[in-house]
Amino acid sequence: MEFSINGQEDKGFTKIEKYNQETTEELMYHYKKVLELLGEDAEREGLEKTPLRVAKAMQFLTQGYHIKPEDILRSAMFKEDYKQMVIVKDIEVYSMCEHHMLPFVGRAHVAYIPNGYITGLSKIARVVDAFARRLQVQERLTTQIKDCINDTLSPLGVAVVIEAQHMCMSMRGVQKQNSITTTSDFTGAFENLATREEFIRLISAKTI
Ligand SMILES: Nc1nc2c(ncn2[C@@H]2O[C@H](COP(=O)(O)OP(=O)(O)OP(=O)(O)O)[C@@H](O)[C@H]2O)c(=O)[nH]1
Ligand SMILES: [Zn+2]
Repeated sequence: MEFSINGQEDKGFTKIEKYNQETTEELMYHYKKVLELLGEDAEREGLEKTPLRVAKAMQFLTQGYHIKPEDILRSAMFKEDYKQMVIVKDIEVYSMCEHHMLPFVGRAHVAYIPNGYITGLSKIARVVDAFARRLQVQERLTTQIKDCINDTLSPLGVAVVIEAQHMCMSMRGVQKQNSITTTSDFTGAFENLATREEFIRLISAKTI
């Protein structure tokens, strides 16, 4: 049996729509143990529902495993002759580092040059989410987004830049509060320096 989040539809969760009850119950069992191991009274009022909340939150944050990002792009592919750069910049990224299961948060900038087909702009952001909502490293996230767009749309080129702050580097460990990690991956026409520079200039420019 499955149940929905507080009986509400959550748009970001449409691909699996409901939490799996068996998984949720198992996660709850383990998170209750985690609370106890951390020295907490898992029965006290404030924590009583915490295992359930965390079980749902973790399934939400890893829902990307149940989504096929290629299908997102294919669901809105339109024949179009436009052969210039399309850039969707400043896409919020909320992901979790696979080493510490702590968040890394930042922005993705994605560009492609169509070759017969364009895709819905929102689908680019959805692809970013589908890969971000997994346990990740920033480098793999960057490359997966690029590969997905490249393999699905067969464009003339794809470029992805991600800038992010890793909580595992600020809240703990080396405790650097202001360091930003930038990763990038390019293919096709973006291997040309002038094209790549145009992309970098456009994502750096203040717009609107
Ligand atoms: N390359 C890469 N490293 C990451 C990412 N997220 C976290 N890390 C790093 O993963 C590394 C794991 O290193 P370990 O030495 O095994 O773990 P640790 O002892 O917790 O390391 P510290 O964070 O230095 O305390 C750390 O250097 C993290 O900064 C990421 O997206 N990409
Ligand atoms: Zn980490």
